[in-house]
Amino acid sequence: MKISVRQVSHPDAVRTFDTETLRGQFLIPSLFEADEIALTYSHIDRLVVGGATPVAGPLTLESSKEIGSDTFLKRRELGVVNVGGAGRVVVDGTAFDLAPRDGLYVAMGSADVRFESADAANPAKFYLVSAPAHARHETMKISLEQARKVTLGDIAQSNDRTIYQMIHPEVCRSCQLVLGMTVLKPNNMWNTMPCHTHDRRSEVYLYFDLPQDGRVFHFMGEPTETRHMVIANEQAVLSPGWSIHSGVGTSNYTFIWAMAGDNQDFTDMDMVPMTELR
Ligand SMILES: O=C(O)C(=O)C[C@H](O)C(=O)CO
Ligand SMILES: [Zn+2]
Repeated sequence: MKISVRQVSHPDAVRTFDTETLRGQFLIPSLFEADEIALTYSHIDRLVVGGATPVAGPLTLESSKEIGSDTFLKRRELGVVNVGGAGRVVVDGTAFDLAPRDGLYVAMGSADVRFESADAANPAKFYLVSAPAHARHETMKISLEQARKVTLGDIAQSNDRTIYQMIHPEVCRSCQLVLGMTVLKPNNMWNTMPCHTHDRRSEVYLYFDLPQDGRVFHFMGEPTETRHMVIANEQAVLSPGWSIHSGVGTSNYTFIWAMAGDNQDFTDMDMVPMTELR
């Protein structure tokens, strides 16, 4: 297991960042490395973001100095979504089979978490997001059928999409984590425009289902100081509470959004009028 740390950036500093600095602070370029659990510990709401990609054998979630507890989930909760081939997550001896796109909420206090692939030729890719927790809510598998569905947008604005709310108070109880998947329909390229901020919560996006040479132009920054990053398939981007988070692809795509912070109210957004954007 490997873990790297990202400190927070003040919005005044971000105004001065060049492309490389911006990417170094906010882009997570590589999450799914064969036989590795690759994690990024971000100080925005202490979100830990990464991937587990078991190929030759199972992988075990270990703790580290950054986590500061003898087990990773002693004081944390974990969201998992499988964006690869079929796989299995074993939590304290209980097996959860995760088909592609299935999710799992893993309870605080779970001591032994293992990741396995059903077929090494088409390995599972477990996307992981963890936040600090203060209480135990039960481990639960969440399929897209069980998720709360919200349809938004229309083709005239190239943003016809379905939001699947998976770790959400109406679906699966958690302390801080709110997580789901947004699927854009073919010929629709825009997500989250009109855009918003929510200083009460930080967010992270994982973009996937893009062709190898497809890209998402992801917009971030204060509404009057927007910047963009060009993002490839299976890359993630951190979004502090003060930043917009929106993107347009060279084709349609899917993304997983996850949030933690002061509330779990998905609708608590400060919408940015289009006239304010710069
Ligand atoms: O398609 C969208 O719009 C989203 O998925 C928005 C994110 O879920 C979000 O930003 C929630 O705060
Ligand atoms: Zn948001």
